[in-house]
Amino acid sequence: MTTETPPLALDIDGTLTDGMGRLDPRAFEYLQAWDATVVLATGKAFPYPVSLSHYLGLELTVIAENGGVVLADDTVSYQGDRERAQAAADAFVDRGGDIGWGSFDAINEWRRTEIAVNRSADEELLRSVAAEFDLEVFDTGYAYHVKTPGVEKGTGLKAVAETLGRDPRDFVAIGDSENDVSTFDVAGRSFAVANADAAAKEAADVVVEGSYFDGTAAVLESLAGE
Ligand SMILES: O=C(O)COP(=O)(O)O
Ligand SMILES: [Mg+2]
Repeated sequence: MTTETPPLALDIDGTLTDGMGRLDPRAFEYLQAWDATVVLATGKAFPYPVSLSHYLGLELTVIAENGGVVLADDTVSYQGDRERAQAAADAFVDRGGDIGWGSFDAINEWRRTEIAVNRSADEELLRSVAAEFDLEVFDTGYAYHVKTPGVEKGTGLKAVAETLGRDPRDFVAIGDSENDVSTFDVAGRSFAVANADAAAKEAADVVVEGSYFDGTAAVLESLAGE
């Protein structure tokens, strides 16, 4: 039986990349050929998934900043309190913490709804300062994200699905870390790659054997063959 190709909600870091954090070039082949919506759902600031979608030749359907920014059908929305996250980051620095991205901070330069901190930072101090500001910290394996509770990739996926007139359960989600748990909860089917953290593995319907894009490619092949 041939079923309709499902729409995808794909994490970027750890899922479309290799173990060195580089985009796996096979992502171009697989995603350019995908015959349904591809949503890039990432913790990265908005310009990263927008430019990746652009160069993949995809419609711009993007969830950035862990759900803080959602773009679908030419409509963009923002949720999350960047000013509060900035105040927490400033307090963290005042108490001796280091954001850790160097003098030009490309990670936060275009970030509108949260702040990301290098994982070399003092995690305990960061978590305690964030809690004082009623913010939470996500550890994606690539950065600590100081963010507004309740703003998540999963809420972003619900918003995207609504804009596109689809059921969020139509989507297949693939990811690797705690910031993908909410996507896994909202999507109809969810896959964690083998390099995923414990939270993502626990939340996923299936943990695949392959790591990084090897795992993602195996899922995409199995979906295409349904
Ligand atoms: O920006 C990060 O920390 C991780 O990004 P990701 O959600 O695409 O894995
Ligand atoms: Mg990831």
